[in-house]
Amino acid sequence: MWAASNVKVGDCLAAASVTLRRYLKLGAIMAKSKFEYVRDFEADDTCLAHCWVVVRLDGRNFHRFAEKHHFAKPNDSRALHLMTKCAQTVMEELEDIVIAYGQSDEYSFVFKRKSNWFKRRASKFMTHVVSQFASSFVFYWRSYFEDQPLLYPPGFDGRVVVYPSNQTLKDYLSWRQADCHINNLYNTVFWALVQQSGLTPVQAQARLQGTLAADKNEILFSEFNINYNNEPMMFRKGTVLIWQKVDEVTTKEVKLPAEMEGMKMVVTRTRTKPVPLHCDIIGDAFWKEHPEILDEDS
Ligand SMILES: Nc1nc2c(ncn2[C@@H]2O[C@H](COP(=O)(O)OP(=O)(O)OP(=O)(O)O)[C@@H](O)[C@H]2O)c(=O)[nH]1
Ligand SMILES: [Mg+2]
Ligand SMILES: [Mg+2]
Repeated sequence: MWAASNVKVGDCLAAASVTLRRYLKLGAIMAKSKFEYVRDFEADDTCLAHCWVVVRLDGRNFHRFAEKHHFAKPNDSRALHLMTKCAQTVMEELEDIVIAYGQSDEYSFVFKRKSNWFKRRASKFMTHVVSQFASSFVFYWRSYFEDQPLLYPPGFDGRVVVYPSNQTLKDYLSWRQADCHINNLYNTVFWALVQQSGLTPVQAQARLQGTLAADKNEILFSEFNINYNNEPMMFRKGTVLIWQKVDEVTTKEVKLPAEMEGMKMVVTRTRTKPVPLHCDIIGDAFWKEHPEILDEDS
């Protein structure tokens, strides 16, 4: 009697263990198919630890895009404000961006040194920034170009560069702002010569060949009565976006005692938002005024 029931228990245990093994094997197959090895072909694009990660995007063939959409020359405020709106959206939607800088058809976004967003994968940083920016450009187009329909879908390229120190990051941003200054000074004189003096683009180009910054300033001043230093800061310096506390004032209907029913109250909320500045970032003053940007723990 005892022997018989022992056999039965033993049989049951053996059967259960076979079933369990079968399930485990099936689970393993489901989790790891024979095709799984193709993952090994994916390149590791982790950005080096503790470095600043910069994503720069740039409009594709915007020379043509600006012509087709009748951008003002040399600077179109609508286009520059739209670019900044898109960059603010990128900063608000994505994580860990501490500062952004934009000019012309480009914007650079700097991720925190210690960001671990998507395990620091360069492709994730770049594709999220560029796709969010491009969809925002189309989404907000009409708010900035009321009378100018968007004629075709614009595109943007992107690249990722890592900078190992605060100095190299500051030099990177200085390089982009110096580029803004050089191009804007050239374009301001070039278009004054074409639009106001009636030179052809080829003649204007020949006139400016070999001129230094001082010569260009002199042409602007003596021939067009333009003091370059009085040109709008947004054109000369580009746009810096940093996080700042902003008071948002809204009127709200709030629940009040019966005798005050229906009254509205002004509510002030403090929010941290990406705020545009048009200032020099090459000198030390900006960095001394905003030490939190380069803060080790940022
Ligand atoms: N009129 C006008 N044109 C602008 C403005 N901002 C950008 N652009 C145009 O956009 C161009 C941007 O230069 P690039 O990015 O070097 O050149 P691109 O034509 O976009 O070509 P790729 O970037 O190489 O695809 C400028 O050369 C201008 O032709 C603007 O405010 N007004
Ligand atoms: Mg471009
Ligand atoms: Mg460009």
